[in-house]
Amino acid sequence: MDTAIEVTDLVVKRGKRVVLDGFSCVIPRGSVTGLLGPSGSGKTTLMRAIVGVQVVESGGVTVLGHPAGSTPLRRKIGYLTQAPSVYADLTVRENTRYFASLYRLKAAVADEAIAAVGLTGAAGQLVADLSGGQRSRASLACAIVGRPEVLVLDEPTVGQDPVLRDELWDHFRRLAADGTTVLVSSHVMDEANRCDRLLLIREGALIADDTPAGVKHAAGADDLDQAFLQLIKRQAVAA
Ligand SMILES: Nc1ncnc2c1ncn2[C@@H]1O[C@H](COP(=O)(O)OP(=O)(O)OP(=O)(O)O)[C@@H](O)[C@H]1O
Repeated sequence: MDTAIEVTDLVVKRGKRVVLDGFSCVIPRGSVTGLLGPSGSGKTTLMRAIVGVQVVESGGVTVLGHPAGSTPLRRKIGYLTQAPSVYADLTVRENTRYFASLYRLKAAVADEAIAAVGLTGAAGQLVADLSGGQRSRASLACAIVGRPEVLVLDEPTVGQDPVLRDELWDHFRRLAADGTTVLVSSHVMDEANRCDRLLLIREGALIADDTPAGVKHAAGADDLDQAFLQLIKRQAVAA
């Protein structure tokens, strides 16, 4: 397996709380990996550590063979945060073209990113005038426009309708087929089924790292909802 991201014995404290406690995982290149777990389990914190914006106590994260947050990775990672990070006083097109220009990419590349997130019809609208779901997609267009090798997406489909969610997942799958490593957090189990691998976190510990079929098999369950409940209960009893 060609590794894109390697997390080793990672310990992260936020405030006084240990959020990740000796967390390790390996994420293969050119795959879609789903990050799942209850609210507050540490998904965003792990993503922040991978992107290199999280202060860590100990342990290490390497991305494409470089330490997380190091200079060679700046142009190679795209990160979508839960809070949209676009300029409200610019249009969707202006925002996306601005991010494209940082990568010295042409306007046509920005237009492709806008189309990929289904916002062509709203490209001329100010971000301030968009719905919440549209704003989140505008942010996604800016995260993908630089064609990063690693794409870290924190709940990219929240607030989207089922048709758009399906189209966004088709796009993630196409990116992975072209070699992009995609790490996506989600609470939606039908989305988890579309991942190559799943990482299930509970209270900062990894309780499953497998394919969707492997997770179901390990839990003895037919669907992922049940499988996750089983695995979480098992881990709670063992803890
Ligand atoms: N800035 C902060 N200061 C202190 N504690 C924080 C901070 N941000 C998050 N935490 C705590 O860290 C823990 C993990 O938070 P994190 O955002 O990583 O969870 P999550 O799994 O992404 O949750 P969700 O699914 O709700 O987004 C939570 O207990 C949260 O309260």
